[in-house]
Amino acid sequence: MTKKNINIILKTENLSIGYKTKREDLVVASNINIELEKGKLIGLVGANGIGKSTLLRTLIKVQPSLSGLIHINNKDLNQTSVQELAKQLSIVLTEQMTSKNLSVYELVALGRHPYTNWIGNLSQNDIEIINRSLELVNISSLKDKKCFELSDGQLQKVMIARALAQDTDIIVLDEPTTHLDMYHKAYILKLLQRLTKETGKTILFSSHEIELAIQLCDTMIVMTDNDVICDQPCNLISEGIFETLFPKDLITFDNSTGSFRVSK
Ligand SMILES: Nc1ncnc2c1ncn2[C@@H]1O[C@H](COP(=O)(O)OP(=O)(O)OP(=O)(O)O)[C@@H](O)[C@H]1O
Repeated sequence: MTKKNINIILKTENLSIGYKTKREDLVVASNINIELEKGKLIGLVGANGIGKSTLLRTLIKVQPSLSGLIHINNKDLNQTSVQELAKQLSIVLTEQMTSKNLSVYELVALGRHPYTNWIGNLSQNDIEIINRSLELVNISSLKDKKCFELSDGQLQKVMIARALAQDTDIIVLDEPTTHLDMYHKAYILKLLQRLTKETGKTILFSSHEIELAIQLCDTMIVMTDNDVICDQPCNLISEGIFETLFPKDLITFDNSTGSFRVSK
């Protein structure tokens, strides 16, 4: 009998992801079996075009899987309504800014949408959650600014606060460090790490910042040409997984430092 881990919040079984065309299925990755634990920071990495966004979009039910199962909180995703899912999972996409004319407070308040009535009236409880979300991300002082007045780094924090206000067990972010400088990439990932610890939420993000993810994540999902592997960064290093990520003619992975080196 297999051991059942009650801390598993998201699990896939023989998941196959990709795109259906009229003629055939374009399979991006198959046989994906991952288990994500509650309260962990999980980084999804892999080369350009390997299928990170496709996997994230499938996990958040924005696109259908080709086959296999996804369970969130032990419930089949196919049996979960969009309204139900919005209370379990929030999403931060890179290019999702609809209206930069909103103030920071108004944008974060949109996170309460799954809980408010059809006019969007905020209760005292909603207001407290919004203020707490602003505080957690250290942007209370920005709350009256318009979003078009913000830098990319500030805007990313606002989007994270909006996801926190949605008050879900899981937050999924697609490339949250895009457009940020080295300092702010580290800042945002460190912020995500702190949030998992302070809120107990599970945070899953995709990124090209493999070295930062190795240092900060509890778990990593690595997509290679042949496999999708989910494990602790130290185990992935000792199994030599990062060496298989890119062609070796240009860059190699140094196990001792956990970093990539360019061949000279
Ligand atoms: N709408 C689509 N229809 C058909 N194929 C697609 C579609 N979107 C992406 N693909 C293909 O699926 C594969 C995986 O793409 P995906 O965007 O998931 O990769 P990625 O790892 O997120 O890439 P990157 O790191 O460059 O953002 C690629 O071969 C891509 O061409």
